[in-house]
Amino acid sequence: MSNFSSQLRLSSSLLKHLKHQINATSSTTSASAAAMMFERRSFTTTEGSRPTIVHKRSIDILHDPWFNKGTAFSMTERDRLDLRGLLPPTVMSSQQQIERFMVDLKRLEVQARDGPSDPNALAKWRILNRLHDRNETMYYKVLIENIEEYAPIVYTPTVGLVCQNYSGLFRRPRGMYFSAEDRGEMMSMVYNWPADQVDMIVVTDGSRILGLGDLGVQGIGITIGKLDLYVAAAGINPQRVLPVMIDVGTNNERLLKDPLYLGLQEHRLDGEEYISVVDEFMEAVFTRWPHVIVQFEDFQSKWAFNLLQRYRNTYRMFNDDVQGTAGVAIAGLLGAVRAQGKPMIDFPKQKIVVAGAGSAGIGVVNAARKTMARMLGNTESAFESASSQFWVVDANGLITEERTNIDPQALPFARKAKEVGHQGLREGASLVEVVQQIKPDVLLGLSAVGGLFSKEVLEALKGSTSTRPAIFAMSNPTKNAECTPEEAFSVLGDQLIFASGSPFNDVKFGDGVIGHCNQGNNMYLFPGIGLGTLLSGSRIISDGMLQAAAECLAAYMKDDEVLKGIIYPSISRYIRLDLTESVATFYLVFGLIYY
Ligand SMILES: NC(=O)c1ccc[n+]([C@@H]2O[C@H](COP(=O)([O-])OP(=O)(O)OC[C@H]3O[C@@H](n4cnc5c(N)ncnc54)[C@H](O)[C@@H]3O)[C@@H](O)[C@H]2O)c1
Ligand SMILES: O=C(O)C[C@H](O)C(=O)O
Ligand SMILES: [Mg+2]
Repeated sequence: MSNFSSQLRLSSSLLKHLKHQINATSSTTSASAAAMMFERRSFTTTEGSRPTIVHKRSIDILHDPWFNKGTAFSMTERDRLDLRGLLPPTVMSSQQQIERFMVDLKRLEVQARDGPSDPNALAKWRILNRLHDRNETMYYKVLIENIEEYAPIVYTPTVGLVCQNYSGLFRRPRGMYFSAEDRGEMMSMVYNWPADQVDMIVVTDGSRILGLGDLGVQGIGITIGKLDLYVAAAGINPQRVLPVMIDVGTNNERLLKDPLYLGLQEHRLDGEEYISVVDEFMEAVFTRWPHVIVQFEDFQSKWAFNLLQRYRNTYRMFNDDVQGTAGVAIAGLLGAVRAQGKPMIDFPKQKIVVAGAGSAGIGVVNAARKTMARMLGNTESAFESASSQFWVVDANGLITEERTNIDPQALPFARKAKEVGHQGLREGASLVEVVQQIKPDVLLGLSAVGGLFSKEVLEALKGSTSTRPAIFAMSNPTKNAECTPEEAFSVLGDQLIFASGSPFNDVKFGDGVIGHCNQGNNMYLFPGIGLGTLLSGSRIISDGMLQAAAECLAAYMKDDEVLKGIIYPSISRYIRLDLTESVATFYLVFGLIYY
């Protein structure tokens, strides 16, 4: 009977079938309970309703152009055909699908102009994506062999543009979607994924994609891009990775009104309701794959910290924006100390101004303070003294204890009012004022505000007491960088140490002198953290392990490179696996000791 139930009987010739597919007003009629997978589609009224019996299940249907209806599968069809969770939650009519396709087709040129400096970036992404759909082995070979050219396409910055346009670009689904509508169903839905083993999940709720804000369900693009790097850099089996989108709505007013949007068109769930959805997702995936590692990606700050605290001692999980970014920043900060010709142990003397007090900024300050305190002996006074090396500036200026309604995450870094008074500063002082008064060694941006390090700020940094001041303009994608390397080097000269979150070209000064633009991106750590966790079998991911990974990345750079201002490896070294392997090994050996 079950064989019978999964048989496909074409209603008429293939030609007719395709013709009807186009005109179809799809309706579903449930068949008998025994033949529960029996699917009926009514075609034209003249032909009446004819049954279509599907041989296939689940993802195989979506990959079969004869039967795939994509987002037009109704909820009952999704349930009967094991498709639930394999498509974005909104059910579209075939007419809406065509409209979506046509809008996308017509706006290709406009979209490409919106984005990064490469006008063909989006077209390249489409070609690579089609290859990914057709032949995964070939896709990863092409990516690995040309990583320098295509990492910026499948990952930052182009992936940001892809997410912004995802509803139009959507062709074949990739990964799983769990929505607020799926409450109570996730434990069974998770079995719709075809792989029996999953090693790595990257999950987002789309609430803060790069520096582009709330992109709702379209944020799935970033999880796919991160997992591409897991495969390329850490050699994770592509059949064992799973990108996931948790769709709890969006607060993006444009998407709420966009008829082509693929996600839930309602405001985001909040509070306990939100947490219960994420709890259910975690329980479901860890029930089916108890050894999976879950990387949380691009959750807005309040949930990034909250969920990390909630799950970190129970599940194998980490937050890339909070913890991965912190590790990469620490490695870069230690590199900047060495570039001054000083030993790393001098790090606790660095004065660091951080613009941005979100998940990334606070993650960095937290970890950098711990690193300094450890270098100073890990006592309470070491911790106190480390705290005094940071000045944190957010959208409302310098954060001091006088701030009303201070974010609890930022509270430990609020400066004492009296102390900043002595430094010529006050609550809410502007970034320029802070840089002028403090004369920092390092100016680090995780604000998502493009151009924040204006000419005035850069001029102020000329007063730095360091022989080689450092700028980390870490916000993504390209247009959100706090400044470009050209802007920075033209004001501060060739002794500046510079890193940006998205890739930029080096700056040439003439006479062979180069201002190096390092890419300070968490991509240098997350694949190693995932691989190290997988190989070690560690039950959780501890601070000590992450610290070990950061130290490994810092030590990876040789003295002669660092003195030239090269503080991170090039992307081509990244892919040769030696970096990720050493991060993973170091993490494994020393991480377990710290742990
Ligand atoms: N390079 C990397 O590896 C990396 C990693 C993680 C995040 N990021 C980038 O960091 C940025 C921030 O991410 P997040 O999760 O912390 O975001 P977030 O929205 O949680 O935080 C942004 C912070 O910037 C502050 N801010 C806004 N305007 C400001 C201004 N004019 N001056 C100073 N501060 C200002 C906000 O008050 C907030 O504290 C994003 O662009 C993201 O792409 C980069
Ligand atoms: O995705 C990136 O390029 C880095 C980081 O995770 C970010 O959110 O910007
Ligand atoms: Mg991120």
